Amino acid sequence: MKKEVRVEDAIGMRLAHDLTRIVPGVFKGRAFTKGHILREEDIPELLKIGKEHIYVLELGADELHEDDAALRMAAVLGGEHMTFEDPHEGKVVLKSAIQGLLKVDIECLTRINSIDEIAVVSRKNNTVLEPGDKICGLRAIPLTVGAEKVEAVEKIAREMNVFTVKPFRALRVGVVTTGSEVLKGRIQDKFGPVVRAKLEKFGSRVIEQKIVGDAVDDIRAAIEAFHAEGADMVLCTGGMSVDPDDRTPGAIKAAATHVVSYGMPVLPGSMMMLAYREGMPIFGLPGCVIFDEFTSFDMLLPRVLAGETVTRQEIAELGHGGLL
Ligand SMILES: Nc1nc2c(c(=O)[nH]1)N[C@H]1C(S)=C(S)[C@@H](COP(=O)(O)OP(=O)(O)OC[C@H]3O[C@@H](n4cnc5c(N)ncnc54)[C@H](O)[C@@H]3O)O[C@H]1N2
Ligand code: MOO
Repeated sequence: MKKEVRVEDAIGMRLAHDLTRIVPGVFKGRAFTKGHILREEDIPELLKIGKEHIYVLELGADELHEDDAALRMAAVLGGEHMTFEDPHEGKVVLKSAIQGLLKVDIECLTRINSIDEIAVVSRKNNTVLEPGDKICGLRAIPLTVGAEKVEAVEKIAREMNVFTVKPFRALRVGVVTTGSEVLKGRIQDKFGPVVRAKLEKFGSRVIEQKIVGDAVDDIRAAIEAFHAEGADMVLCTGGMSVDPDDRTPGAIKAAATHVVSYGMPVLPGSMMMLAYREGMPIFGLPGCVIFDEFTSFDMLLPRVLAGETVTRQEIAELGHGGLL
């Protein structure tokens, strides 16, 4: 039960919830903390943030305070590699404790958010998280919420992990660089440094870069040699489009046991290829990877490093939002 009391009459009473001050461009946060015992000198401050009344709460047996609702939801939605702190203004934020890939069970999340007065607000599925990055903010909408709503959240979250943070594996990666202009020394290779930096960011490394020409057999042999040497992944660079010298897709196909896709609905990076040779991922990286900061490669690399096998269906789904 909630009862309104004029602030002038509330001296000595405990605040039932955090009170927020917002000064546009300057501050948004907690001005008074739940549990604070109001003093005479608080009254002008309360009036300044627009509070002429405060609530005095008497919770029924089937009611939860917003802070307790948020904490209970965080306890079930949080999991391995995640942290959360005390509620602020009724909200709890789940954070990642590690660098990893965020997986969101979107269907479960939508089921939770279909429960009236509950809001669980997350980053997108497949987001790369650094330690301390937010996963979601969650809260009950009103100051008090029926316990059965939080129980419904708990039931869903116990059945299925709504959020998972997958750590990245440290892979040993072979690079096959194609193109007569690089082999013959007409230009300096730019792919090596770019892919090295992208891999090192996730804790993986290039074991060797083989520079081959445009001949299918040479590209194929280089991929197969890396596989035989026990590389965890091979990246082929250049020669992915439509010129007569662009032979990389054919060579990858010849070396692969399974081609997921040549071409994907992402720009830039539409000419990218993903295939597997007995479980070892092989990427064909188009020229844009050395030019654009973020391409289809940056969408798929974290997933492969997190140990996921990417399907043709998932690649087709990249078209929505794939214009980067
Ligand atoms: N008519 C069409 N043109 C293009 C298409 C297409 O479908 N039809 N696709 C475009 C897209 S999308 C991209 S991306 C590029 C893909 O290019 P490639 O992967 O085939 O790259 P190359 O032709 O081998 O080289 C392009 C460019 O990049 C330089 N390069 C290549 N490798 C290296 C390296 N290791 N270091 C430095 N520079 C490198 C190369 O010399 C060329 O200048 O094609 C579009 N065009
Ligand atoms: O493979 Mo291209 O990348 O779409 O710019």
